[in-house]
Order: sequence, then C-alpha cells, then structure tokens
Amino acid sequence: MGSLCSRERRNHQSDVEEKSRTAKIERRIEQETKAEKHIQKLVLLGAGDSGKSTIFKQIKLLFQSGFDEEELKGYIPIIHANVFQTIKILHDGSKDLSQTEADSLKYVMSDQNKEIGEKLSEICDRLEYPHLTKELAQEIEAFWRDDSIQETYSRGNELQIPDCAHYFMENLQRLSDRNYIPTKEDILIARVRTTGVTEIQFSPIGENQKGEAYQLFDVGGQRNERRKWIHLFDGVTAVIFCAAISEYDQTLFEDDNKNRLMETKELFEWVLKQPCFKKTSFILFLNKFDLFEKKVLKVPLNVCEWFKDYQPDSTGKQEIEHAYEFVKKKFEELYIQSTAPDCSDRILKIYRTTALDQNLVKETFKLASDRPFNLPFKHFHPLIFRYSNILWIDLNDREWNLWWFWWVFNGSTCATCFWGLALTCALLLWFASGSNSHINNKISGDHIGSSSSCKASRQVKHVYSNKCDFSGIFWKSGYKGISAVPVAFGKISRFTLKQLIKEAERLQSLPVLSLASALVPPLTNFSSNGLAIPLETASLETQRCMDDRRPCEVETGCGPCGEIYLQNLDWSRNAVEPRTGIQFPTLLDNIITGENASFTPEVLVGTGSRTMTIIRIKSLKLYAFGFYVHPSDVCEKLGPKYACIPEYELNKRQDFYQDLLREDINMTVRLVVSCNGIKISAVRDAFEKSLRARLIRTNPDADHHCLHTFGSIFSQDIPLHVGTTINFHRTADGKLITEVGGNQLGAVQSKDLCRAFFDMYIGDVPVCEQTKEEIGKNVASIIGTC
Ligand SMILES: Nc1nc2c(ncn2[C@@H]2O[C@H](COP(=O)(O)OP(=O)(O)OP(=O)(O)O)[C@@H](O)[C@H]2O)c(=O)[nH]1
Ligand SMILES: [Mg+2]
Repeated sequence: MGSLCSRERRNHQSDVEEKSRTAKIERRIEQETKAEKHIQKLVLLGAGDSGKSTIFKQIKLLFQSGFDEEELKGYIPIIHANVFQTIKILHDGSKDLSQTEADSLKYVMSDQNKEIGEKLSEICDRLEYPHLTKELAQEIEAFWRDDSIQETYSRGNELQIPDCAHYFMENLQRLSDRNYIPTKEDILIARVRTTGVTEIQFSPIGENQKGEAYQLFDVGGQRNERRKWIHLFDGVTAVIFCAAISEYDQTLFEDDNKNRLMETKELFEWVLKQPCFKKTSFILFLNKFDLFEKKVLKVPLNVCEWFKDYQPDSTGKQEIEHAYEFVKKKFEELYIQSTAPDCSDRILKIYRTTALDQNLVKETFKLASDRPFNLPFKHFHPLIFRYSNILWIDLNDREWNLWWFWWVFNGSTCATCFWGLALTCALLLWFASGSNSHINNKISGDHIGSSSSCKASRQVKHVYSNKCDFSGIFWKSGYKGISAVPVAFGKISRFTLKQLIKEAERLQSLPVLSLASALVPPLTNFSSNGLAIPLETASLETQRCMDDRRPCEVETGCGPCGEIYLQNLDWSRNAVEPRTGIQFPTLLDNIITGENASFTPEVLVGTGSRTMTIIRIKSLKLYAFGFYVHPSDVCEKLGPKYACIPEYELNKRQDFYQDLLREDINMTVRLVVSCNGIKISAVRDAFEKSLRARLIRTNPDADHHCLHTFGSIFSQDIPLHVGTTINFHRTADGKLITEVGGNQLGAVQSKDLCRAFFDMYIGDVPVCEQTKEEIGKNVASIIGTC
C-alpha cells in the first residue's frame, strides 16, 4: 500500500515536472514565434533588367551602412566592363546597320574613328578587359561622339544596349582617373546580372515603426535564374514585383523574339497564381519611369502587343500621364484576372518608381512599410472590404496614400466623411455601370460569373472604368483596337539573325569549358547559404567571371519546354520541341543487337532544349532533347507501388523520381544538335564533368572506372552538325549505350553510371525543371493505364 502511495506520489511529481517542462517549451516557442513575426520576409521578383538589384542597393544605402571603400572599389572593374560592353555593342551594331539599312550612310564611321573603333573592338574581344586608362578613355570618347555611333545608340532598343551606357560614356574622364572611387550614383547605375539569391535585413525609418525588421531577398530575373525562386516562396510577407515599363519596345536579352513587357506580363501572372501567394500582398513597382516618360513621347505605347489598344490622347506631360495610367490599368486588370476568389485577402499596391532616385525610393519604402505589409486591408475598416481593390487602386498615387495613412492612423471624422462620400460615389457609379453591358464587356473581357468575392473584384473594374469614362480623362479613346505591328521588330530579327550566325562562327573559338558546361549542368556544388538552391552552370560561370573581375560572357539555361501530354500524342507523328522546332518521334524502336538481342519500343515522355546566352548577342540553341521510357518496364517496376496514388500527386513526389532512376527500366535520352560548331570533345567533357559529380553524390563508393570507359567512347573526332542525333540508352540490365548519328559508339556496363546519367534529367538538379515535371506527369499517366 505504502509503496503504491509513494509510486503515485512519484508519478504525480513527474507529471508536474513534465507539465512544467512542456509549459516552458511552449512559452519559448511562443516567444520565438513572436520574435520571428517581427521579421517580415520580402522578395524582389521581376524579369531581368527590371531594377530589382538597384532597389536592393538603395535599401542597402538607405537603411544599412551602405558600401565601404572596399566594396566601392570592387565596383571599378564592373563599371569599366560596362563601358567595354557598350563599345562592343555599338561598334558591331553600327557596322551591321551600315550594311543592312536603306539609309546606311548615317551608320558609317569617319575614317579616323573607324580605326579607333577597330582597335577598341579588338580590346573588347580579349579574355581580360584592360584597365580603363586616360588614353583609352580619350579614344572611347572620340568614338562615342562620332555621329554614326550616336545614330546607332538611338537604335538602342534593338541592340540590347544597357541602360547605364549613356551615363558611363558621359563620365569617361572621371572613370579613368587613377584615383577613381565609384560614387553612390555610379554603383546604382552599374549593371551586373544577378545570379543566385542575395539577402539583407533592414528596418525602415518610418514614423510608425514598432521595431519591425525586414528580410529582403534579391534574385536573378533572367529566365535561367527563375527556377531558383521557388525555394524562397514560403512564408513571404509581401512580394515586391519590379516591372520596367520603359521596356515596352525592347526585346528580351534571352529571347530575341519576345517583347520585354509581354514577358513581364506573363511572369507577373505566373507569380500571382502561385498557390503560396494566395494571401501574400503585392507591391508593384512600375519602374524606370524616368526612361518611360522620355520614350513615350517618341515611341507609341502600342508597339507592344499588350498595349495595342492604346491611343495617344494629347501631348507633353498630359500624354505621359495618359500613357502611364493606361499601363497601370493593364497591370491592375491582370491582377484582378489572376486573383482567384480564395485570394481576396491579399492586396496590391502600385508605385511609380525610378529606382535610381534615392529620395523617391526612400519615400516609397516608408509609405509601403508604414502599414504592415501582411495585414489585409479589410481589417482596417469593414466597409472597405468589398471595395478594397478599387480603393486601393485609386490610392496608388502618392497624395492618395498620404490621405489614406492619415485616415487609418488618425481615424478623423472628417476623413471618414470623405471616404464615406467616396464610397457612395463609387457605389452609384457601379450601379450605373451595371446596365451598361457594352462597356463592361469591353473592359472586363471574358470574366463572367464567379463566386462572391471574385465578383467584388469585377465590380471594382466596373466602377473603375466608369469612373474613367466619367472623368473623361483616361479611357475615352482607349479601346479602338488598332493592330500596330512594330516595324522595329522585323529589323531586330534580321539584325539578330546575322549576329547569331556570326556568333555561331565565333563559338568555335569560345573556351571549350564554357561550351561544355553549357551542354549540361555540371552539378559541382550546392549553395552554402542554407537555401538549398542549386548553383547551376550559369551561376558558377558568373561567379568565376566575377572573381576574375570580368563580367560574364556566357550564360546557359534550358528553354521553356514544350508540354507533351501522352493522351494527346498522335503516335503516327512526331512531336515538336517548340523552342528549337526539332521533331522527335513519339515512339522509339530500340533494337539491341548482339548476344542479348531485344526489341524495346519506348515512348516519348518529355522534351526540352538547352541554350547558351552570349552577352552581346542572343541565345544560341545548343540542342533539343527527348526523354523516352519503356512503358511495360514502368508498369512492372513502378505500378505496384504507385498505381493507387493519384497522377496529379505522383509527379510531385521525389521518391517517385528516385524510383524511376533506381529501377531497371529501359530509357533513352535523345539529343539533337541544333547549332554547328559543337565538338564531340565538348560533349564528352560536359558529360564527364556532370557525371562525376552525380556519381559521387548518388553513390560515393561507385567505381569511377566506368567514367573513364565512358570518356574513351568519344575518342573519334565525329562531326556534329545541326540535326545530328546522339542517343544515350539505358538497358534494364544496367548498360549505357551511346549512339551518334545512328552508329553505336560503345556501351558501358554500370548501373551507377546509368543512374548518374539519367539523374541529369530527372534528378534533384535537372537540366530543365519543367521537362522533369513533364516527364513525371507522363510517367504517372502511364502508371495510370497499367
Ligand atoms: N534610368 C533608370 N535606370 C534604371 C532604373 N532602375 C534600374 N535601372 C538600371 O537598369 C539596369 C538593370 O537594373 P538591375 O537592378 O541590375 O536589374 P535586375 O532586375 O536586378 O536584373 P537581373 O539581376 O538580371 O534580374 C541597371 O543598369 C540599373 O542602373 C530606373 O528606374 N531608371
Ligand atoms: Mg539583379
């Protein structure tokens, strides 16, 4: 009895201790969560060149200690490189225009400057740019002032001339000074393409700050950088999306056929539709307004497909405002269209920005962060909820913002009356607009029928459009539907085509390593910053260039892969890889001859392409690839485990891809070369490098001898012309067979090598993320039919 009592007492005591321990832990977790809540995560997103890093630098200058002398000096080679890059583009551009244009004479340099131009061009072609000396600066200045170069510069939108060009060309004497230290302005204007992710923490100096700290992430915006974004999307308080609105007449650096604003539109839409951003607020910076206001009076807005229904309204300042409002409205519409009913909690704030203008950025950040980014607008006033979007949209002008802050924070009766009146007007206009279906249809497009909160968004549009009609300022002539095909685009294509041909020739002389690593990502490293973002080739390349104090020349990436859906495939026809236009048979008849002769027809489950971007010119399509699997093997090896899992879930599971790699499934990767000049040794180098890293990762004990055998297969110097096919086939018994142009080069018996090889396409760091996903979807649908 006594022992029972003492046991109960002991139990009771340990219960108490346990409870107290649990309470302590819970308290600590609560405290830590509270502390964490104060750090709000902001991510800067947007296409390349949109100004993200400039904003990032501004934040560093404004809310951190800025740049120390070491960092300032670190910018000298970057700035000098910007000068040399500009010269090269101008030199080649003027040469080309002087040969192709009807008014070619105006692009012909004076004899004296022609000589200087040739000399400078040769310097720019060197692997290392020289230091910008006074003598060089003088020659560059003479070259820059040549009328033909000024004419070429005026065609900047076709030539990918960086925005910093004019500023640096006008400051050559200062930049070449022996004791030159870059100024704040120089650093803001300098252009370096971002690769990977950079992060800072800051606290803005707003009047209403309660110790909020922000963590700001800057990412690379060019296409091959975007697959790294996804790693940042968790727990984001607000997305700051930069759109360079001055770029409406420019084509993408990565793709000569794509208008920059169209790319931005698609990118913004994609970001808005990310499921993890359902409740995330958006701050949209309509950036490069300084360039926009100059350009819009010379180049009509409707050269851009997205703005083709734009009609200029007046002249001067009024026209600038008219054009800006039009662009802003397009973004607002896109936001509304891309905001699903269950996203009604989030808000959009739009700012007109010039990222180079420090005061403006400071004010913008103060305004944007004075109200916590993540607090939905509806929490401030119940009446506003239903109309939050319209009020918000109309509040984007800076005076309106001030009004709004004044009202929110002071809660003055007068302000409430003001908003009451505004709301009443809005309501009246909205009801009035309900009967005007003609206008509604024009403005709201296809969007008909929705759930309640979604309706609220659409109602917003009615109010908005009618407000505009009512005011008679904005939209009275905005929807006449002119189709303005930009004349400039034809010229761009012709020009770039020539450049590409030249570049392809030049490619022969590019360092083999650059080309080799462009062929497949080598997977030599993972980032160490804890973000687990793979550093792909481009990053490594850039990093190396930066270390060499030389700006990047070569960047690689995978193209937007075409989507092949098994159900839609016509088996009697070929499938086309959209970026390169290369065709792939939907069925591959692998006839293995010899001792273990077999016939293993495989089906196409994914395609993609690999490109290489060269700084001065455009993207060079290296090869397209098709991925094939043997369907019966898939059913046999994966069916039992995965048949009961829905198809849409399957392709998101990493173990599914790992099993696909591990199991003895016949599969093939077919590469089709799409540019001349690739050497077989480059292919070998690329694969060897990537395979070595992958072998180590997948099985550290793997016998590396197989790599040597694999490399020796490529000993003959086989020409690789456009259209040459290279097949890598894995047999179920673990053999990797290589064929070039239909001839078998050799086979290596190694399951590890096979696995490492296909890891390049469906492993953790694939050649192309979208293709991997497409392969996953199609293999899942094969399993669905087993
Ligand atoms: N005139 C002008 N130039 C700007 C503005 N914002 C950025 N720039 C310039 O545009 C160029 C590109 O800006 P970045 O900030 O590097 O662009 P990014 O979005 O970081 O580009 P990626 O790193 O490739 O994604 C730089 O030379 C900037 O100085 C602006 O508002 N006005
Ligand atoms: Mg950047």
